[in-house]
Order: sequence, then structure tokens, then C-alpha cells
Amino acid sequence: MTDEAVELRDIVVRYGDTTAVGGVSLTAGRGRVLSLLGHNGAGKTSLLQVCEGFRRPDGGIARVLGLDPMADHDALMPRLGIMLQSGGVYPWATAGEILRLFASFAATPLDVDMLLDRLGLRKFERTRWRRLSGGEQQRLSLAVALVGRPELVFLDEPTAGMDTEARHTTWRLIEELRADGVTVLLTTHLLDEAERLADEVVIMRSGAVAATGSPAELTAAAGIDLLEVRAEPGLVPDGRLADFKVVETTPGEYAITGSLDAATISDVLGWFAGAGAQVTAVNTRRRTLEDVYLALTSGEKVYR
Ligand SMILES: Nc1ncnc2c1ncn2[C@@H]1O[C@H](COP(=O)(O)OP(=O)(O)OP(=O)(O)O)[C@@H](O)[C@H]1O
Repeated sequence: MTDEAVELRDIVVRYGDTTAVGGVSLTAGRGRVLSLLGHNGAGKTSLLQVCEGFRRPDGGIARVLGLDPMADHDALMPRLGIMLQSGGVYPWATAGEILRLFASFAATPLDVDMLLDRLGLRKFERTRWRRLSGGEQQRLSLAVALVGRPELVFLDEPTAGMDTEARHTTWRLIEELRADGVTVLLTTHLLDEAERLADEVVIMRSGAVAATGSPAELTAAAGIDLLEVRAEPGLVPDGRLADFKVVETTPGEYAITGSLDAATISDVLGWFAGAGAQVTAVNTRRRTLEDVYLALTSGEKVYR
């Protein structure tokens, strides 16, 4: 195995008769952001638990910062930042007490006051965990994960339940972590979050990897999704456009789908010209990561 931040080979996780992860391999390079996507129950959290050393895999090999997450757990923990989906803290302690406690475990912690300010938690410093809202608990959990200056951070749905402002703050923090050379492994159900943050996306489906690549690679491989043409209303496509689906969405606005590339787009525009139509606007739309994700997880073919 190489000197990657995370390297998983053929990881299997079973719960009784249920195979939650059925032989997953993936690599997260140092200083990169890797996002795990997948439906509820796809196996994302189980995979994170293997990386964090909280679950022994039923098969395969895991290396995290070059170490075995189970056998080398004590050596590894101070180098990791872990944000769980929920819980993991003392409900009766205040936000300030919790963050200072975790800071005290670290050799060179971040400044607690700075973190409280950055995550908008200053006014909750004396509020007990159990009295914080869901989004405020999430922000505190993120602060706890970061306070020890980890080399590698695991974030399980970090912005779930956060308001828009907190979500953007979290995104900026993750971008700063990457700029500082920290590796981030995050799970999310928010495709725009993955598209914005991730260098590498791993789409999981029923415990297996359905696709991997950068957001740009995944969307580029899926090609152009839609051609929009504005011309005069009421044009009726003939046999030359038989390979495409043409819908006049509003009078004079045509939405064309099918096998679209530079050559076929030129053919379509040629048809409009041949029909004597004056084309006043042309627009193409690439598939978004959400389109690719939905197609992959529903089993539809997206690659031509
Ligand atoms: N402790 C457990 N005991 C039994 N089954 C479990 C346990 N934990 C998870 N599972 C099952 O394993 C499968 C994968 O669960 P996991 O939590 O890893 O999925 P996930 O992708 O993180 O889902 P979500 O997006 O809902 O968080 C699911 O079918 C789940 O019901």
C-alpha cells in the first residue's frame, strides 16, 4: 500500500446476515477532499467507522495515515478529527466546556474562542448540549472535530440540519482545511455540497462503488444533457430530428434531448435553418452531479 491518507482495499462489513459494505476499495490522497455519496443505507457510515477504527471489517485491508485503524487506534486518534452524525458528547455539559475539554486532549489545539466565533457558537458558550438546536449541535460537533488540528477529518453529513449561513461557514472551513493540507472524508446527501467541495467523489450503491471521479469527470463523462433553442413558435420537427426528443416548452422555446455532441448539435441547428427559422438563442446544459447521481443510483445508463 502507498502513502495515501486513506487506503481501503476490498472492505467488507456485515451485520448478521446483512452485508452493508460488499468489497469497497478507495483511496484518499493527502490534502484532498473525498466525498462519499449514496442512498440511505448504502454503507457510507459503516465505511467511515472502519476508517475511524470503531469497526473491524469482516474482510479487506484498511490503512489510515499509513496505520491500521484497529491495531494502531491509540496512535491514530490524536491525528484524526471525527464528526459523528449525532451524539458523542456529554448532554449536560455546556458548549464551551465540551470544546475546552476536547481542546485539552490535543497537543496543540486551535484557539477555542476563535472556533466559537467562527461557528457562531459564542452566544451558546454557557448553553448545555441538550438545549442546543440540531443545527447548533452540528456546529459544535464540527468544532470538536477540528479543535485538535487533525491531519485527517471524517465528517458524517456535516451540514445536515444547518441553516444556510452555517452551511456556507462550514464549506469555507473545509476549503481552508484543504488549503492547509488536511485530508477530509465526508459523507453527504447534498449534491451541490459534494460538487463544490470534493476533489474526488465516490458514489456508493447498496454497499458497492457505483462510480468514482472528480465532479468534473463524472459530469463530463455523462455528456451534454439538454439543448435549448429559441426560434419562432410552432415549428414541427420532421424525420431529420427523429433521433431527438423535441419539446416546445413555451412558444418559441425548444428543449431538445438525445445524443448531443458538437456534430449532432450542428445537425439540429441545421434543421432549424432548413426550416427557415431564425434562431435567436442557443444554450446547452451539462448534466449536473445530481443528474449523474440519480441516474447511477436508479440503475439508468448515463454513459454513452
Ligand atoms: N449496528 C447495525 N446493526 C445492524 N445493521 C446495521 C447497523 N448499522 C448499519 N446497519 C445496516 O447496514 C446498512 C448500511 O448502513 P450505513 O449506516 O453504513 O449506511 P449509510 O450509507 O451511512 O446510510 P445513511 O445515509 O442513512 O446514513 C443499512 O442497511 C443499515 O440498516
